[in-house]
Amino acid sequence: MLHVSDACRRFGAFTVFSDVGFDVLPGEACALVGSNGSGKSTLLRCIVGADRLDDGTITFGVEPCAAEPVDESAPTFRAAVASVLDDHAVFPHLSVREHLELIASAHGVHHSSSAAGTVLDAIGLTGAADQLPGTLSSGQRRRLALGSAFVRPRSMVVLDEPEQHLDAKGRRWLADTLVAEKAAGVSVVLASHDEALVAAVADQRIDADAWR
Ligand SMILES: Nc1ncnc2c1ncn2[C@@H]1O[C@H](COP(=O)(O)OP(=O)(O)OP(=O)(O)O)[C@@H](O)[C@H]1O
Repeated sequence: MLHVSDACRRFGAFTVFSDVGFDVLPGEACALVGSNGSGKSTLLRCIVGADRLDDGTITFGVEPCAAEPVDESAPTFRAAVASVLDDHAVFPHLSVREHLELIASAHGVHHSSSAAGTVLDAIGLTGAADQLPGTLSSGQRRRLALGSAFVRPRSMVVLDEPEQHLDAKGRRWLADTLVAEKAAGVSVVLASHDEALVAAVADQRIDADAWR
């Protein structure tokens, strides 16, 4: 369960958000919506521990009664939380298939090769499995980034505008996948400008334009 309480983040004199609070239970999805610059990515970065709040708390625990403050370096947190905040984190000399196998293996998936094959198929990159990241289109890079989150065990996925660069079929796949994640008990937190995706997936919608 994710618990955000009285969250506030400032950059100098500029308050990005304050007094933000919400919970996301296992199997639920929370969508952050709002204008460019309203603070969605900043809050997502705080949720995954890549940034810190100035005030307030963010706790996460697979079991609600065992929630702890977010610590991105803690093995339990890294094992439970899969995030895609951009699609830049790639090794330039590993193929698409090798990326997925490496991530699966690093997270203790026993049959990493077959797990990678299944995800390759799901993200529509089987035909590009042996390509290097630098040769992928923007939509293919986004698919690889998303596949990296879905090839490993997870209790929560945190996604920043996951719809970016996806075609219509890719967006339908994304919505179906996130609905399936919820059915499997995964908590989903996303920022999105895609109304159809939010309508299909979100149990809770938070309007970032109301933060200031
Ligand atoms: N490191 C930083 N220093 C100063 N200001 C920052 C910093 N990071 C973000 N901001 C500002 O905080 C505000 C919120 O940015 P953020 O990226 O969280 O918005 P967003 O809601 O995700 O926008 P978008 O929909 O365009 O992705 C913006 O005004 C941005 O310029």
